[in-house]
Amino acid sequence: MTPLPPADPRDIASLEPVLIVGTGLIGASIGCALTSQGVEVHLWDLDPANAMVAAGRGAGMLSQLDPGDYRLVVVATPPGAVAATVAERLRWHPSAVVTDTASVKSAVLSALRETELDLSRYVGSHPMSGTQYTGPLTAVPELFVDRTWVVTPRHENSAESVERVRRLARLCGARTVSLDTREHDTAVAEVSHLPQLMSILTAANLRHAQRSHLPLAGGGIRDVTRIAQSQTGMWRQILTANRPAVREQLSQVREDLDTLIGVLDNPDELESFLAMGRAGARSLGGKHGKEMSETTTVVVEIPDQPGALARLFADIDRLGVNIEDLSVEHDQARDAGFLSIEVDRTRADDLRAWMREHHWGLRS
Ligand SMILES: NC(=O)C1=CN([C@@H]2O[C@H](COP(=O)(O)OP(=O)(O)OC[C@H]3O[C@@H](n4cnc5c(N)ncnc54)[C@H](O)[C@@H]3O)[C@@H](O)[C@H]2O)C=CC1
Ligand SMILES: O=C(O)C(=O)Cc1ccc(O)cc1
Repeated sequence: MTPLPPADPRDIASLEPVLIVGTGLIGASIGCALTSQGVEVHLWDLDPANAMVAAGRGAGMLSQLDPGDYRLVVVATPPGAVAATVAERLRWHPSAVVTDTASVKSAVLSALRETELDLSRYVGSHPMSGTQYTGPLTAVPELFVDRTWVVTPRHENSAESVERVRRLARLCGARTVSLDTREHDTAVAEVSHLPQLMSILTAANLRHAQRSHLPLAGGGIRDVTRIAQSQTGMWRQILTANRPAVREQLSQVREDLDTLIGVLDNPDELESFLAMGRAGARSLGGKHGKEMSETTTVVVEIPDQPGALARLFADIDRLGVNIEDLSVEHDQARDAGFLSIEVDRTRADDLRAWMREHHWGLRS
């Protein structure tokens, strides 16, 4: 993972001490990122064992300050508990800006509006990074580096409150994007909730497969089904909170599925459909926000021999080409693997020539 970038001392001074409420994967990862930047962090969790594990992983201290001392409270509880926890913390910590990390923002805001609390110190946010795991043992300080962190400011927030949350994201290495609450929920239905369900659909469909067919599974299905392993309880809450937007996405996919089934007998139309998939994947861009069109993939065959990968990396290193991303795929039938290396488009031909010169087999 990319290391955390150096912190701006002004960012630290303006938001500490920080209190993190809910020290699971996200809360503890934020805590670890902040403490590694030198920020004073305190931790609280409904389950004291989780707070203890998070503290043990370096996410912050278990001791609690006077409630009025905190300048930033980060609520990272499961989505269903977020609104009540934010409300409670707004009441308890009069000097703090309170933010949350919930994956759906409108439901939290509607519930908070029902409390009739002054919400000027509440600024919603959502780090667009996670894993299929849960709990503080799986926390990673670099989880948010180079990822997008959405902030959902409202007109009643002061510029300083919003900036405090942006500084939090920056200290965790993320880049911030400001979105209206409703637009955020539509966006995450498109880029997070539907993909989660497509992963689950693919994985669930394996129940129809014969057990003896499963060992044929290669890198593709493993990539597609990784997030299907996520906690069902958390996703039940996320999808329920965002059901109008998710329903719309699913209906669109239902139409596409019907079209796809219909064009299977027409190779030209089928290819046009497949091209929409390529275009969609490319529209996401590459690592560090680099447009994918700026990079290209070189696929190198790696013999299944000890040290082959190390030799390959050493050869690439000698050429001085930066690896933007990579993935390995195994060819079960041939005791070989394929390393897909994403490199700057302008260096791809040099790399291909260099690889051939050093007797590596290329697939593309
Ligand atoms: N898991 C992911 O990939 C991502 C999750 N999120 C959001 O971040 C939040 C946290 O998610 P995770 O860290 O994955 O969950 P998690 O299950 O790993 O951690 C949640 C923690 O909150 C604690 N908790 C539960 N109720 C509480 C309460 N009332 N008060 C204080 N602590 C309480 C639990 O004991 C647990 O330690 C969720 O709202 C989720 O929507 C955001 C981005 C990514
Ligand atoms: O594991 C991944 O790749 C994810 O993208 C996880 C994720 C889950 C929920 C969110 O609200 C945001 C990100």
